[in-house]
Amino acid sequence: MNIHREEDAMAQQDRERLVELKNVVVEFESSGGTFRALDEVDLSIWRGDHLAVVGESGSGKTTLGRVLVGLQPFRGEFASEIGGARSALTPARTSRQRRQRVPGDISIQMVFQSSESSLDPRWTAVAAVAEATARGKRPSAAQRAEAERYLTLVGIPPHRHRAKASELSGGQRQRVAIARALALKPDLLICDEATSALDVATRASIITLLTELKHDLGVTLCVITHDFTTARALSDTCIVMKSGRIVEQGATAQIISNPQAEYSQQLLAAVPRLQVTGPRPADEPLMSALDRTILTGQKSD
Ligand SMILES: Nc1ncnc2c1ncn2[C@@H]1O[C@H](COP(=O)(O)OP(=O)(O)OP(=O)(O)O)[C@@H](O)[C@H]1O
Repeated sequence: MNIHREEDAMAQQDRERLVELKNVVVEFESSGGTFRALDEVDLSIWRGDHLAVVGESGSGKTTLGRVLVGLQPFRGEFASEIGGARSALTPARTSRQRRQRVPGDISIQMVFQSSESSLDPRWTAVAAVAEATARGKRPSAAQRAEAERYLTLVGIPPHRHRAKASELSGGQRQRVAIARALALKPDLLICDEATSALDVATRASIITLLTELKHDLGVTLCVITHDFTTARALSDTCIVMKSGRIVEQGATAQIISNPQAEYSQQLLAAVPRLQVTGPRPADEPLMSALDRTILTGQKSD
């Protein structure tokens, strides 16, 4: 654990440590006994970080995201720091408090894999975004206008702002979910497999959008993903999780080029396209070509 840390420590000087987890444990009870989904996780996220959480299915990535956003009870320490004021985020403090924009308190938003569950299909795109800032009240004209600005920012054209969520494509719904999260001006935006349910072209366009947002808006981003392709495209730093534990962390490019933990090596070995450097063979599936484009910066033909 904690490999490639020295240069990270240098880069973190003078930045705000938004969240700090120490010894965080999540356990689930089942008929077979107690299952530990997070096992003594230590993690800091600094303002401006673009962090990826990578691991196989079941490694605890979503559970970690749910702890961060306040949806998952846990044991251990979780502190946030805003404007120099440090406060403990106990499991008892409501997720609503953390997910809303309360002055002086940290705001953490999460975009999930499927926008089906987070967007009411009967709402229009603009209502879905304005509702987030209106906190249950009727949105004001100013809140609706701001919602429209966020929708335009994420690439929803004005003529679609009044379309119902059920009338939008999967990619457009994910854009609305991202606009809704951004409208609350979060200190930290978590995207949990936000592109995995999308087709290859839409997935690439959402990755491009997130890349632009992290640069243009200076969003602190935590991307939860099972694949290094997305991690490489969206993150500078990376943690690799296995069985609820962090087995490696450091600069994403360094982990991809020189993984230290055996598990990271296995994960990367399962991605043969990482080694591909030449032009796409005619029979290579488009998905591999896209992944190669993102990983190597080469244009697909
Ligand atoms: N509410 C729950 N009750 C019991 N077990 C759970 C619960 N939530 C998660 N788990 C278990 O905890 C482990 C970690 O789950 P988690 O969803 O965090 O993994 P993940 O890495 O995000 O996987 P995936 O990529 O498939 O979503 C899994 O074995 C999962 O079955």
